[in-house]
Amino acid sequence: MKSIKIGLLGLGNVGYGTFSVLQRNQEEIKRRAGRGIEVVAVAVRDVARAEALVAGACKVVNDPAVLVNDPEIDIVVELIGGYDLSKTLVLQAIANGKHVVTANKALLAVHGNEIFAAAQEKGVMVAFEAAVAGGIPIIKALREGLTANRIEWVAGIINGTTNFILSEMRDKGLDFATVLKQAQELGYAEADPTFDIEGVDAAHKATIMSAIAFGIPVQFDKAYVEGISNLNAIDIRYAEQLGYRIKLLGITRRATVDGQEGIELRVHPTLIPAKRLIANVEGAMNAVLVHGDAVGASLYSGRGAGAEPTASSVIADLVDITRLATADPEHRVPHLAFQPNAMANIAILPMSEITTSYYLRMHVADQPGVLADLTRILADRGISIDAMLQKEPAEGETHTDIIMLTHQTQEKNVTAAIEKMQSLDSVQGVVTKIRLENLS
Ligand SMILES: NC(=O)C1=CN([C@@H]2O[C@H](COP(=O)(O)OP(=O)(O)OC[C@H]3O[C@@H](n4cnc5c(N)ncnc54)[C@H](O)[C@@H]3O)[C@@H](O)[C@H]2O)C=CC1
Ligand SMILES: N[C@@H](CC=O)C(=O)O
Repeated sequence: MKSIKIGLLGLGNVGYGTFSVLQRNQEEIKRRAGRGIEVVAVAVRDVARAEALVAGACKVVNDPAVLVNDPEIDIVVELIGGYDLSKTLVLQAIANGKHVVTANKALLAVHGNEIFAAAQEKGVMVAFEAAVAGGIPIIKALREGLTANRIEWVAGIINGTTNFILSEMRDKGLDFATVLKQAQELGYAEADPTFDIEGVDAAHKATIMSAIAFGIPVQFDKAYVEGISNLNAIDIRYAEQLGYRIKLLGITRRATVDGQEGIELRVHPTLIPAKRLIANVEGAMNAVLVHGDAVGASLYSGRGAGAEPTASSVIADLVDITRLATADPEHRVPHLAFQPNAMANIAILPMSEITTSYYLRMHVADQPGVLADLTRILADRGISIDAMLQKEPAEGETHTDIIMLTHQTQEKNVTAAIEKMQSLDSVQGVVTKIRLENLS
């Protein structure tokens, strides 16, 4: 059977990783796919550099639209990134009846509903395993492996760059800027690394997982996004003393508030018990914990960023499409796991309505009655304390840190308690709040 023809848009970290692995493992891949998978052309900004990389194995062009409109190409692989050009190219490829593979989580989290609708209409596939958690087949697991379950929640370390930064800072005492530069050199970071650091990339991925887990449209605009740039080294140390690690987690969960079903969708630094497997996932590794009603908890971990781990997922999609290309569209797995006419309209909850536990750090005057005032403020709002750490004031200091871990409560209660605490004369500066998940 003649090989399936690929047009590769982008030959950067992931693009070149995909090209290399396809070449290196071509026989193994062909045995699985049933036909060869051949890159016939790549589109890049720097043609000379790409020509040196592909060494005559395929055509190199500067204009990606040429590939999207090339009748010889069966599958367009979008590895350029960004929202605008990539959206135009993907929609044009679909309109031309081509299948699409993309690693672009930003594109799908923001424009996924339109793209999947267009693909459904045209009867083509848009595959995106590489868009979430790099080399971990989490899309496959959620869409197919766990299909019997009513999924309750998904929580994951889904950004390799920030996990690498947090691990290196903690283990090697390196500063933020040095570690970020390393992550960029290793090909982990986004073109704009603020997407990594400020939690946007993780929120793109959490948005996609939320859609697949619960059968709802992608709704990135409703996600709560908080990165690691305001995380203080002292909180990482105090968390360790209390038996926790701090990770940037993407969380999406079913919840019921006042009898109404809702979905939590949030990314923020999170304390996790140090004894949990996921708390020990370090460096650019990712891990996703899924809780289904039948299976219970299952954990998926592996390399979440970098050229070849991501290429592994891109190629898995290419093999899937190659196998399914001749199947009737209704025999394929729906893009968002649920049939398009069975999608649910469950609201994403505002942060004030989410329920979790909290780490609170107060810098307070070392005087009688302060602790009583703080605990009363919490009790008045129905918040109970799970653990506490009180530090000795440093030599010559009049103030010291008190750290409290709360039991679960709604975010609005904690916000109100913090506002009251900060109005006390004995509390200096702002109260630090970090959310805590037991993940059990
Ligand atoms: N780097 C990683 O570890 C991962 C990246 N991704 C996603 O994969 C995609 C690609 O990421 P990287 O390979 O890291 O990016 P990159 O910056 O290394 O590569 C981008 C490629 O696109 C080409 N390109 C950009 N604009 C173009 C234009 N207007 N015309 C022609 N070519 C153009 C560039 O020449 C380059 O070859 C992004 O959507 C990213 O979010 C997903 C998972 C992991
Ligand atoms: N920048 C991303 C790349 C993979 O998605 C990350 O660091 O995880």
